[in-house]
Amino acid sequence: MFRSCAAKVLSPARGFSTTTQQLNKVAVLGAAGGIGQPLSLLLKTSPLISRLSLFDIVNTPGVAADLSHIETPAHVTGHQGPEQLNEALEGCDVVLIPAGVPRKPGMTRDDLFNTNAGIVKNLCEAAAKTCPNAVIGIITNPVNSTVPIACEVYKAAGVYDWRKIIGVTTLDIVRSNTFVAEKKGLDVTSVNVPVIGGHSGITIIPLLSQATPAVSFDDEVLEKLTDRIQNAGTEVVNAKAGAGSATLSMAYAASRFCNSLLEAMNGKEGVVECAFVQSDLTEAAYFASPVLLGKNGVEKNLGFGSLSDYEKQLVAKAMPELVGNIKKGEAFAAS
Ligand SMILES: NC(=O)C1=CN([C@@H]2O[C@H](COP(=O)(O)OP(=O)(O)OC[C@H]3O[C@@H](n4cnc5c(N)ncnc54)[C@H](O)[C@@H]3O)[C@@H](O)[C@H]2O)C=CC1
Ligand SMILES: O=C([O-])CC(=O)C(=O)O
Repeated sequence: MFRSCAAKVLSPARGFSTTTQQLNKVAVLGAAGGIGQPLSLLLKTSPLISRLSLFDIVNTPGVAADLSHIETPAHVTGHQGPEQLNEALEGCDVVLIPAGVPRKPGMTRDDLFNTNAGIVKNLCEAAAKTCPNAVIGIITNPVNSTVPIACEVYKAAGVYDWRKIIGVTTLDIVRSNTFVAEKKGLDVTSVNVPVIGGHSGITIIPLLSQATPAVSFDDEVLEKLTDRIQNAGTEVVNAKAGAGSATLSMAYAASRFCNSLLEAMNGKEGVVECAFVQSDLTEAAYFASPVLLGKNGVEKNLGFGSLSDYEKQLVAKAMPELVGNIKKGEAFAAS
């Protein structure tokens, strides 16, 4: 049928409200990469972002030009090379960092440490100087070590606020929700599985006993499902066969995290995500758990409630690796 009123047709099709007035500036550092590009695309469609600043050591002019043609309000700028890093960061409310190398088959996330630790350190030094009040979302692996590195950099710069340095573990929740919904034939949009611990192998601890809606599995299925969630990153690395690790699902997850954060920073109450933050819940100085988000990043650590015996065992098993990863990050930052 012919539609005579273009405005009525176009507005809902774009999927955002043109009357929303938000003044948030978000930067993506590593914006030309496998995660950076689709993440920047998703953020360009967010009504919560008015300025989107794209930084990388290569290719950002092209990515920024491309995204800037999309008919959404966020104003996109591209910044390339270390000399343009500070201008990318000026006035930022949120900085997302997916800069660094991804895994290839046979590698652990810790194998990325030697390359990625220095990248995260340099980028955080610049952010601590140029936008010390921004909330930083660290995606770069190994997250169990890169988040402690970022925190040490902020401490050294005298601007550390634990609420503002957040390791993005949202993909672990996204995967758990998907796998549980598939197994139980549930509507995936109604499933929520908290995931605690860290972001690598056995340090990823899905709390299937706390899933909503409540689900139960026999022991063998529970162990297999837990193992699949813990090794889901490796499943993608192997399927990509040398062409990198999860990028599209990670972009989705980081965009979900960023939108939740911006909603909370703009005053929405009751916004909860699981995230890897400085923590006193366990002997590990950093630990992922559900956190209440607010104006300053993390408003409150909500803890992880009561665990099943199986989940208690998973936490105990994870602890040496997690504590070791954290110490390695702290030692690097101090050196
Ligand atoms: N937290 C999580 O759940 C996940 C984390 N990751 C991690 O994200 C990181 C990025 O992965 P991909 O995007 O697939 O890698 P990629 O290699 O496709 O992209 C990385 C980008 O970082 C850029 N880069 C390198 N050094 C930089 C610097 N000093 N400043 C700014 N940009 C720099 C590169 O030019 C490249 O464009 C990896 O460390 C990967 O392990 C990946 C998936 C999930
Ligand atoms: O597995 C990797 O190397 C990337 C990652 O962190 C994930 O997909 O969870």
